[in-house]
Amino acid sequence: MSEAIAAAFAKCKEEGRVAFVPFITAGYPTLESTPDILLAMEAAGSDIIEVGMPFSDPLADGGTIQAANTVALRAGVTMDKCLSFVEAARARGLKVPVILMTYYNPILRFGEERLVARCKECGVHGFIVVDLPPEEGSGLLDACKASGLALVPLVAPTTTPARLDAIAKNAGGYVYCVSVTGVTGARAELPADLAEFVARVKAAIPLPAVVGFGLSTRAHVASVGAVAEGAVMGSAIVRAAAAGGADAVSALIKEVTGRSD
Ligand SMILES: O=P(O)(O)OC[C@@H](O)[C@@H](O)c1c[nH]c2ccccc12
Repeated sequence: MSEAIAAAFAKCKEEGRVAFVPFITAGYPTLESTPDILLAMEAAGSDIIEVGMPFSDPLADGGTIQAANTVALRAGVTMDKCLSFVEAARARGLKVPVILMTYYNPILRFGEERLVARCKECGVHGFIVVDLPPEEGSGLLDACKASGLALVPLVAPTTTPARLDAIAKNAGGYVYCVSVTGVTGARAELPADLAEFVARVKAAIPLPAVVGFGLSTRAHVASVGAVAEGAVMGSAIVRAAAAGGADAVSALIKEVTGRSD
């Protein structure tokens, strides 16, 4: 299934554009809204979608996504429900690869093997596990490898060359370059040394590089497109979803990708 991720990047390359990768917290702004939002994301021109399974202690998240986690958990999102939202969107025709983004605790509780099996049924192509360092991740990695799912690593500007090399050995799908040493959340400017950071990552890890943290505008997406294969947008999408549901998410994606019909 990680071939679907490679195919998504190949298509973008052919079309000469950066892959657009939106993020939404499952069950936000309402429990029923996620399948509609996923389908709206695809229709508006997204290439890969990150679905966040909310967690009570989201240590890498800023205020916007923290608040979305709280609302979604209060509404009753569970891992089962999160996966069933993706399954429902697939049944309604969703084609683009989906990555499940979460912290390790919900995975541990659900069970690694069981999660991987269920992800295959629901059409989830891989994972980003924010607080699972590679040293601790062999169980999930083995389960992913056996099923063809990708374990997408996160790297930051502070990641050392030795660590980049170690991460390269088991990385799958793409490498998520965290643009800042901070938490998620829309920011006015991208860091000045982004190009240098991404070049260093690409030299060490032979996968498409995707940049996230802080992007909220068309100019941000275009600047990332000059140095990397993909651009993630999370907090700005979550805010749009809160303000106007799937329609507002669709309008924002059309605006920032310049892919309006
Ligand atoms: O919200 P931002 O600044 O646009 O960043 C993307 C981000 O939301 C998404 O990829 C994400 C949500 N939660 C995370 C936790 C860690 C790393 C990444 C994430």
